[in-house]
Amino acid sequence: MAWSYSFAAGLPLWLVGVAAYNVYFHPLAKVPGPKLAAVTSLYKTYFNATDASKFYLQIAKLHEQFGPVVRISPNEIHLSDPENYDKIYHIGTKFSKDPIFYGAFGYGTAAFPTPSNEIHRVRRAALNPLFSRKRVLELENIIHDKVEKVGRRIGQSAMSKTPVDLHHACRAISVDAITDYGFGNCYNLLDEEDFGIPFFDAMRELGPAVWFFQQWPFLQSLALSIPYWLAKRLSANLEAFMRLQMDCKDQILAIKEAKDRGETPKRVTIFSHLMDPKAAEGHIVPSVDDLTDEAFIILSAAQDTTGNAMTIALYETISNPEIYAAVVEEIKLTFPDPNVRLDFLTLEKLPYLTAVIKESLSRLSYGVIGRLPRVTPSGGAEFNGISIPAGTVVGMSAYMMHRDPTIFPSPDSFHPSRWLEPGAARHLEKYLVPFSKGPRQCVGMPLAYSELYITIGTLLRRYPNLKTEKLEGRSLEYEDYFAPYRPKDAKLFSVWAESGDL
Ligand code: HEM
Repeated sequence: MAWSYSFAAGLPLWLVGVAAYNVYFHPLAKVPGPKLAAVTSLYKTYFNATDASKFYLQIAKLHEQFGPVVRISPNEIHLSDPENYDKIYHIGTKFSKDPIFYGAFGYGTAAFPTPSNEIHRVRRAALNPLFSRKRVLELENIIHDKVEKVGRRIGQSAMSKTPVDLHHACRAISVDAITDYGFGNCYNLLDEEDFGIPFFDAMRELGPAVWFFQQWPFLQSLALSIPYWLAKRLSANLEAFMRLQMDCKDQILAIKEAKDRGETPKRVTIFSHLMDPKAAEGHIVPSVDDLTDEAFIILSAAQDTTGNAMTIALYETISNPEIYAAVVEEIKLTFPDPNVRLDFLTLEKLPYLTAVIKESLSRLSYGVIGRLPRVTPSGGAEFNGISIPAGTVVGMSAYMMHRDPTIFPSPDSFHPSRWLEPGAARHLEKYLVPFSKGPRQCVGMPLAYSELYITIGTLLRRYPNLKTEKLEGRSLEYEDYFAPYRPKDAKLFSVWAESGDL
């Protein structure tokens, strides 16, 4: 028993010792920030757990109080000065992904969470050809087919006088496009009456867990070992989430079995490609479980990011008559017939539509709203005159970049016109980072642009007089689950056409 008394007496002393070291003697001791954040990483988890995953807002407040370099955890700093972005996120960077932060998304052999840049390079090389601009142009019809379904639903809304939930419709376009693209087996959420809300609720279920997995990684192993029968009893959403994962695995198995039977797929999909040992130099065909992880990550990465950007672009345009009229006028001049397919290559040349898309990506949708933490390489680094040692985790976010009023004045307002003057646009482009930059930049960027142009162009050309209700307060807030989500009780963005408009 004596050892347990010594332990009980020693533990508080040890904790006080660690806290004192972190605050006064740690190599980051001189970096400004709240004392509590210097003492414990629970500071981050506290804000994510108690304030509906809004630590990103607390970080913004800390920058107002402490300046451009802030210590947000014993070994992590956050930067707000936009000039620092290119020092971390650039081709050839030595900064690597933080294994603790990204480990919460699972490791396996998926490209996204891989900490090492060298290993990532091989994994990414296998993915690149499937997401290239050439490939996206070849498969453009997949997106047109999805957007047509939403167009038809809006047409029906005029007859039935029922508004169409365009937020979930946009997210469903992304899911249906990527499952068609990736598996060759579309989820067809656009055919569901509610555009697949249970699917999105299940994906959201994983969100808050990620912050806990980062704080206590053993919880992740525990959660992953929960059998399906128990998940069913614990929560309907957890069950739905597990079913999603099982479905991803079934899709991968189906592709593998067809390959093993020697069948040639009608077209090469992401996963039939990844099962090919010649997919890239050094590529090792991942196991079925690892491919399932990759599938799940790609599915998660594709849906909210693109869905949010489309939602913002459509909401801000439809609720602002001047912007609406200007963009419709421009598209009409190029496509006088509203019923032809509006091709991506022509759409992306339209300056006002491009300005609307850049504005929706540059602010108000953000892509990934929170920080992208990287580990400082050997030799350390210096930011705004503050030196930090190798091994320090450092992060920046699109949220802070796109809301810097010295670059984007009135960051809460939607002003496509700021992108119209070529000189000004070139300057803004430097700070436009929804897809991040460097070797870990979004691989789905060409697909996302194609979805954005085709969806926004087609729906606005077809329906130049849609009506919507103004959204305010909580309905415009985001919760951070790596990708931003609207609060569960947010009022959704819905539109309706009037019969005279058809
Ligand atoms: C507007 C739409 C999108 C935005 C704003 C966006 C944003 C981002 C960002 C910021 C990253 C870097 C994350 C990090 O450094 O940790 C990323 C990575 C990634 N995104 Fe996207 N994304 C979008 C659409 C898509 C789509 C449609 C796909 C479809 C496949 C996709 C798949 C991925 C993947 C697989 C990665 C990991 C890439 C790697 O590590 O090599 N994203 N995305």
